[in-house]
Amino acid sequence: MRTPSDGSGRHWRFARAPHRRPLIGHAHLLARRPLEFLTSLPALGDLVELRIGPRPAYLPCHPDLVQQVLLNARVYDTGGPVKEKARPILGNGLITSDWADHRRQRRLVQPAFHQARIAAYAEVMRDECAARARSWHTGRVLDVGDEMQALTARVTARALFSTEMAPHSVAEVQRSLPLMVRGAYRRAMDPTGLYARLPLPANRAFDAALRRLQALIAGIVGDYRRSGVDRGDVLSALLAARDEEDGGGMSDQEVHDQVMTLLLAGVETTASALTWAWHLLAAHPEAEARLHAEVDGVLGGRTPGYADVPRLGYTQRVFTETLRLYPPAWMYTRMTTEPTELGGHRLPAGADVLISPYVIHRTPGLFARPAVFDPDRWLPERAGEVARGSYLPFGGGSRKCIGDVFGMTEATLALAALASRWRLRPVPGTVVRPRAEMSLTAGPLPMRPEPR
Ligand code: HEM
Repeated sequence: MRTPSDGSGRHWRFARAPHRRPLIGHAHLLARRPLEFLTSLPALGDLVELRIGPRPAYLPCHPDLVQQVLLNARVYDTGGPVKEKARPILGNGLITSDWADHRRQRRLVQPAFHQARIAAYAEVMRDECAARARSWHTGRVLDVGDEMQALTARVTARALFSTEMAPHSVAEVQRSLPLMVRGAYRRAMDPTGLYARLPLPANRAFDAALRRLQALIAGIVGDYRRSGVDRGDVLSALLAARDEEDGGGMSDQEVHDQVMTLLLAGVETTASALTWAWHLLAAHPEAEARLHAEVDGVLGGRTPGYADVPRLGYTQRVFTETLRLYPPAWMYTRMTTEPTELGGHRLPAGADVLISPYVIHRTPGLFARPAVFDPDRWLPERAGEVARGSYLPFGGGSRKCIGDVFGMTEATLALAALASRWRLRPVPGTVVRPRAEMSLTAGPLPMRPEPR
C-alpha cells in the first residue's frame, strides 16, 4: 500500500485488490459475489485498483474522491462496455449520451421535472396507490416485488403519457418492461456479446418486448406531435422544450430515446427500494409503529396527495434510510476521456471508474453503526453528521438522477397510502438476500397483507 499525495497535499491510500486471476482479473468476484467483494475493499485503501478482464478499473472508496469523479463529467464521462450494450436499447438519451450532448439534452428534459409538473404527476401517484391498496386481500400472499414493479410501471407510464390511449399503453409498459430489464441486465453482464445472439426463448421475448415498446412510443410521440396539445405530462413537456442556447427542440427520435430511458431508469429503481422498505418495516416493528402513527395522524384515513408529502417526515426518513442500506443503483460507472490523476494516482485514458453507493453507505466511519436501520439518522439535527459525498443513492454532479424528486414523492405516497390500510407480514421461512442485478433487488418477496 502506498500513500501518494495529490495537489492538495493530502495523502491517499492506494491499493490493488487481491485475488486477481490471469486474463479475467476480478471479473469472477464481481460476477459471483459483487457486494461482499466490493465492501471488502475500502479497508484496503481510499482508491482501489481492480481488473475487469484486461481493463483497469478503479473504485474510489473515500467520499472526497467520489465527489471529484462525479463533479468532473468531462474527464469522467459516461462510457465503458456496459453503456455500449445499453445503447441499442436506450438509443442516445440522458444515460447514454456523452458529455457534450448530455448538457444540451439535460437542459431540454429538465422542464418535465419542474415542481409544478411533479404536483400534477402526484395525482396519478395518488390514484394508482389507492387502486393498489384496494386490490389487496386479507391473508392472500403476494409477491411484494411484483406489486411494487406494477405500481411504479403504471405510475411512470401514466405520468409520461396521459392520453386516452393510456389503458392500452400502460398495460403494454407493465407487460414489457420487466422482460426488458431482465434482458438488458443479461446483455450488460455478458463480456462476449454472444448471449444476445443465441436463439433462446428469453432472447425472443426480449426482442419482441423491445419492438413493442419502441412501436408504442413512436406511435404516441407521433400522435402528440400532430395534436400539439400540452396534456401536462412528461411527453408534452419533452415535445415543447426549446433549448435556451440555440432555440432548437428535440427530434422525434430524440424524444423516443428519452422516453425509453425514463422508463428503464425510473420504474425498477423505485420498485426495488419500495420492496426493501416493506421488508425493513416488517423486520423493525418499532419503526413500523411510528410510520403507522404518522400516517394515521396526518391522513386520518384519506388517500395521501402531493400536499401531504412535507408532513410525512418519518415516512420520508424511512425511505431515505432504505436507499442508504439498499441503494437500487448499487454501482454506476464512468470512463476517463484522458489521462488524469485521482487520489494522487495516475489513471490512463479509457479506465473504468466504479462508483458504488452500496460500498460508501456501509463504510464504517462514514455512518454511525452503518448496518443498522435507523431512519432518525436523517432527522435535520442529525443529518448534518453525514459528510458530503457519503450519501449517493441518486448520484451527483451534472448526471444526478433527474427523477429524484419524482421517485421520492412516489415512494412517500406509496408507503403512506398502503401503510394506512395494510401491514405486510413476512411469510415464515423466506430468506431475503440482496441481489446485485440491474438494480439491487430483494428477489421474490412473498408477504401477507393484514388489514389495519
Ligand atoms: C428511488 C428511485 C431512483 C433511484 C435510486 C435512482 C438512481 C439514479 C442514479 C444513481 C442515477 C445516476 C447514475 C449515474 O450517475 O450514472 C440516476 C440517473 C437517472 N435517473 Fe434515476 N433513480 C431513481 C428514480 C428515477 C425516476 C423515477 C426517474 C424518471 C422518472 C429516473 C430517471 C433517471 C434518468 C433519466 C437518469 C439519467 C440522468 C442524467 O444522466 O442526466 N430515476 N438515477
